[in-house]
Amino acid sequence: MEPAIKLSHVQKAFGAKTVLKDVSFAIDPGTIVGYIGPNGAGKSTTVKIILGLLRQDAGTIEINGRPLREDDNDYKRHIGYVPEAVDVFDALTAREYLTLIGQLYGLDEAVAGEKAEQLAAIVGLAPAFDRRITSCSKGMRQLVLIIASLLHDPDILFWDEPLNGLDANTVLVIEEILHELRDRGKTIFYSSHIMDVVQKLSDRIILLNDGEVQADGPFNEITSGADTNLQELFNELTGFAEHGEKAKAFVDIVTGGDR
Ligand SMILES: Nc1ncnc2c1ncn2[C@@H]1O[C@H](COP(=O)(O)OP(=O)(O)OP(=O)(O)O)[C@@H](O)[C@H]1O
Repeated sequence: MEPAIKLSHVQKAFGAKTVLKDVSFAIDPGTIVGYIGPNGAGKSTTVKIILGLLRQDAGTIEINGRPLREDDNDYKRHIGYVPEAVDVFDALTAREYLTLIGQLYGLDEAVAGEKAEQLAAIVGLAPAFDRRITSCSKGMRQLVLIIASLLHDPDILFWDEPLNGLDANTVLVIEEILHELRDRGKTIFYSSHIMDVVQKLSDRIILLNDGEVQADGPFNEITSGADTNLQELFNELTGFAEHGEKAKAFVDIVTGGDR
């Protein structure tokens, strides 16, 4: 079986700053991967390179066994993407936006609209479906983005903070949807800073630190079965132990001095 996503020795620098030093991993279809790392580690840069929004300086990327070339846009039909923040479609209603996205992916207008409406009804978005997105709550907007990423039934999903702004009930539904998609052979590659969600949701965790893969495997493997959680492991691997002192110094400045 070809890996759904394969990166081999990918490097990227912005000017003098090397952001990805030598990133390699291969992900089998039907896997949920949590891609984690400190702010600025290079997670979004990796995803943008895979999506063809940025060009790597060195290394290769394969999607479903096919090496990506600069002029190749075909593979994007197999990909669904939830960006972290999008503001461009505020003037449209959810129905208009989703129908448009469906059409861009080659669906017939009526089919796209109907599919979007059915999906929206299941996740509780029906009351907002014909409202302008600008009047939607943060969670509703996130649901619109999630539906938009799935309309064309992609094989591979890239989701950035997929549960952003969703209430606890909706989180459960989306988690189940992700598991269901995975069980049907879809590959989900997502970034999040919420470690308990990553620990719970991921079949495999890839920790990027300072442009390098520092840990890669199922939670139990990367913790070697130790009695810890992902938050603690993250703090340990990324060398961060001084949160208490930082918080105290910060609040000392806010309040004008020590207690
Ligand atoms: N277009 C750009 N030009 C210059 N530097 C950039 C550009 N895009 C990203 N960077 C830098 O590359 C580094 C990695 O950024 P990236 O957005 O990939 O990090 P990240 O791991 O996704 O972080 P976060 O968790 O904060 O979203 C950062 O230092 C960022 O400032």
